[in-house]
Amino acid sequence: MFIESFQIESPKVKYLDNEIHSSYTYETTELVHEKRNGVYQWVVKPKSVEYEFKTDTKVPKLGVMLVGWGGNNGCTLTGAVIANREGISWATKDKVQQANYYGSVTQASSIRVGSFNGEEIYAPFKCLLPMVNPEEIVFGGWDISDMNLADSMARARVFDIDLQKQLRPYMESMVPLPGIYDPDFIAANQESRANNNIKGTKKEQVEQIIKDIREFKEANKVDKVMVLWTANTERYSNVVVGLNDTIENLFASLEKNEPEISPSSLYALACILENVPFINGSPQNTFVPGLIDLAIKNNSLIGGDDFKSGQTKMKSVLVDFLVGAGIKPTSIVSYNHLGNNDGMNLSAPQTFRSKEISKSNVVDDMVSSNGILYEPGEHPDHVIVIKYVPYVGDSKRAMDEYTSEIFMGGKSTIVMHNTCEDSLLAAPIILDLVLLAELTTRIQLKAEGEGKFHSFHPVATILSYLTKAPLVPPGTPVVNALSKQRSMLENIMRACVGLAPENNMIMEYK
Ligand SMILES: NC(=O)c1ccc[n+]([C@@H]2O[C@H](COP(=O)([O-])OP(=O)(O)OC[C@H]3O[C@@H](n4cnc5c(N)ncnc54)[C@H](O)[C@@H]3O)[C@@H](O)[C@H]2O)c1
Ligand SMILES: O=P([O-])([O-])O[C@@H]1[C@@H](O)[C@H](O)[C@@H](O)[C@H](O)[C@@H]1O
Repeated sequence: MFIESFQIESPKVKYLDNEIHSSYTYETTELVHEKRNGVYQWVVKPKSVEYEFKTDTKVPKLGVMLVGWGGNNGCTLTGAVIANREGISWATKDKVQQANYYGSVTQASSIRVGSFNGEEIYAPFKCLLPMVNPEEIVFGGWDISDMNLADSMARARVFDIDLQKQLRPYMESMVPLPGIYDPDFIAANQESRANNNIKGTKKEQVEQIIKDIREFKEANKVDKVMVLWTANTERYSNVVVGLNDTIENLFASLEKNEPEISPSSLYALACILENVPFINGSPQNTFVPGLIDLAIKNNSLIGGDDFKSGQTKMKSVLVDFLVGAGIKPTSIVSYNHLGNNDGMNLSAPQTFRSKEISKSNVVDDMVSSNGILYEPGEHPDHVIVIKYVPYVGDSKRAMDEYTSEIFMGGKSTIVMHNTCEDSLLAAPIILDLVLLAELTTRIQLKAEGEGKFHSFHPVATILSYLTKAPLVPPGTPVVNALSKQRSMLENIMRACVGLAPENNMIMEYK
């Protein structure tokens, strides 16, 4: 059964005027590897850690500035929020369609709250903690193309025509601010659209981005600004000792206008200096070591990389299922073709390589979790193919083949075909990224023995459910299995209201 809302009554949670205060016992384990009776053994010791969480329930008026605002994802998300806000419906060849947020975990998914008279009870995910209402977000941003968002929407060919007609009056006055364009980092085929660029040195460009953020915040009277990169995939930046490996070297390189500092790193630098959260929706290594260190030093939220939207999301479910079932994937081939500008940019080897990396590494944690199936260092053959076919536009055609070894020398081959507008997958994920990133900036936590409350680590691992290549603090594990990522997200939010993790044991009926 589904309920629209619920109250939590527990000694573990207090709802104060502007704060939710919870206490939570984190049950984990401590492992030691030590000699017992002359033989080294792994010893697992259950451990409890008492936590306190404080969530500021004052939801801010939020401004979201998208880098690449005029792109397919940027205009699709903006249009979708307007359509939901205005209650727009439109005629399709099948029916009259209402606006919705399908594909957004915060807006369209549910959580289990318990059982009642033998029935499982679910409620909206967003009931757990107060979050920004998407329809109150003020959108803005930058693009190296000066095309307004209504024309961008038409160019994207994502929305039905009747919807586009209704949205045009709201979007034609939305024009992106000039962006930082550097042809060395994206495909040469993007040059023709780059007519809206910030001039000057890299340092002056950073200063302009900071100025843009301040003026946007002031002009729109928003309380907070989040910045998210949904611009073109860049080639990887070379990480070089003396160039970008430390904070000092990064700033020295900026002063010297070093060409190897990418536009995405410049936007991120501006945000970190302004203490504005920055999320990278593309696969390039925006967060070079010096930038990560600066974000940590300034306690400024950064997150990424590369929205996990389609093929990779499915891969992080299927491989988790297979390996978890004791089945050994031995070959994974992920092919897709698409005809949007993203696909055109990815037709260049250097930008494709960034995507190939983020799409390939997603199975690493699942493979390394099972030493029965895989020898140390053994992994499935894994091939990524992306082709640019203009005719299909944003409608990505993905074909995946998974070959696995099964019982007694058997082989299983699973083939999947998936067609849909890539931007309709990514846009709700962008929404979740900015809403969850904003929420986490309102949460403070304190573990037993810690003197005072503090924020989460500025490298926002909590966002990993939404990204192909989760950015994690140096020295911490990368988890890609989708079910684990979603459980982590939900359970942390449950802890903030004093609810135990969902363990699916349902002992009431055992
Ligand atoms: N399903 C998905 O659509 C999906 C999934 C994962 C990742 N991504 C990534 O999201 C990004 C955007 O995808 P899209 O389909 O909207 O692409 P798009 O090409 O339609 O939009 C990118 C926009 O960024 C602009 N741009 C490029 N460089 C810029 C810069 N330095 N500053 C400001 N603007 C800049 C371009 O002019 C363009 O309007 C791509 O990097 C893509 O790889 C998309
Ligand atoms: O998210 P996902 O479907 O695995 O990967 C997608 C790729 O298949 C597609 O070619 C690319 O254009 C998108 O940006 C996205 O990265």
